[in-house]
Amino acid sequence: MRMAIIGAGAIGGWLTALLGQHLAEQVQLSVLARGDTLQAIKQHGLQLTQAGQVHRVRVRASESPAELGEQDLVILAVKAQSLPDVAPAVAELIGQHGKVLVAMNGVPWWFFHGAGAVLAAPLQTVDPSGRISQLIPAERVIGSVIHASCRTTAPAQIEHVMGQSLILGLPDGQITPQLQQLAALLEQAGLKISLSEQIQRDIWYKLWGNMTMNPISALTAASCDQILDDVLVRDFSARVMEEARLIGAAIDCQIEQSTEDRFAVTAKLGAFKTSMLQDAEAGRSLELDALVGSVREIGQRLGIATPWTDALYGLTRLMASNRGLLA
Ligand SMILES: NC(=O)C1=CN([C@@H]2O[C@H](COP(=O)(O)OP(=O)(O)OC[C@H]3O[C@@H](n4cnc5c(N)ncnc54)[C@H](OP(=O)(O)O)[C@@H]3O)[C@@H](O)[C@H]2O)C=CC1
Ligand SMILES: CC(C)(CO)C(=O)C(=O)O
Repeated sequence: MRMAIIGAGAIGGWLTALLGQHLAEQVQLSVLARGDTLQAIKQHGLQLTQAGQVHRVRVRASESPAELGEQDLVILAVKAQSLPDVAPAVAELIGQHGKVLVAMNGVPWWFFHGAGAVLAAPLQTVDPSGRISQLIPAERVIGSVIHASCRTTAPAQIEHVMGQSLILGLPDGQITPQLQQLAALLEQAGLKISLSEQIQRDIWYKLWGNMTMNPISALTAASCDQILDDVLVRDFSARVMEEARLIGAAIDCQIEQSTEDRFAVTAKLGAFKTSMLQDAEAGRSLELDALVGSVREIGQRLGIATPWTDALYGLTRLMASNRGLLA
């Protein structure tokens, strides 16, 4: 099987290292990377530190999709704001038959595939020109939710922080034999895979947590425990989440949990720095539209007011604009 990973950052680098270590017999693995990361992979391979062990994996890498050739599966692990740039490369790599496993946070471009007229048009905050949907049709997508945390300590050097789980699901909810085979293959690489008949609901549930923690941490430089320990900030987060719960109920992504129970899940992360805070500290652009702007936009389409989410979005966007962190 031919597999290419696009984006050898925290999550893409982690997955590349796992697949390279465990599936060398079954998978012909490549990475589409650029700049310092590409040079580092070519010179030294990719380094993963996981559970106190350091693994170095050699993998074919290029910045040219043509050089890598058509793939059976592409794993897409870039930040959402990079998607307009990489979408043509995805299309080239999947050719006529390949699939794309989308290993990203936030509302994806294919989220409302098959939905009624109000929601079917591409979201401005996710796919402004509609080009991503054209280049990567929903029929070619395998959706996912990543329950893991990783970070890059230097180009092509990845540290696994916690979690090994991925939920996989097709946009139309079918559990096909191909999906089951992929799940079995990824389990051989040490991942814990579950399959979902409604991956959109799993995506919305994850978003329910990181649409507050990520921007609030980027605004305040606070870790998750500090956010939850501050009564006023915790209350603000809950109000944003209640708006997302109402929207979720309107799009068949119901959330049954209380905000307090969700906070208890996040509290287990302890003094955790979200990926958005890590990006803000490193001067990289923020994944704000896919995580927060998209929720507001869906609310607007449905006529659901989102004053608390608007405030969070406005404040974070202004901070990001002043610090040069907007894509
Ligand atoms: N980090 C985490 O723990 C978690 C992240 N996620 C989600 O996973 C997704 C990926 O996040 P993460 O791994 O943290 O992101 P990173 O920023 O660490 O990695 C993204 C990678 O994509 C590369 N990239 C961007 N554009 C291109 C391009 N045109 N060509 C080649 N490479 C490109 C970047 O390269 P360059 O450095 O050159 O820009 C970078 O190496 C996000 O949606 C995130 O929210 C989900 C769960 C946890
Ligand atoms: C760990 C978590 C859930 C924090 O919101 C996350 O997904 C991130 O850091 O992007």
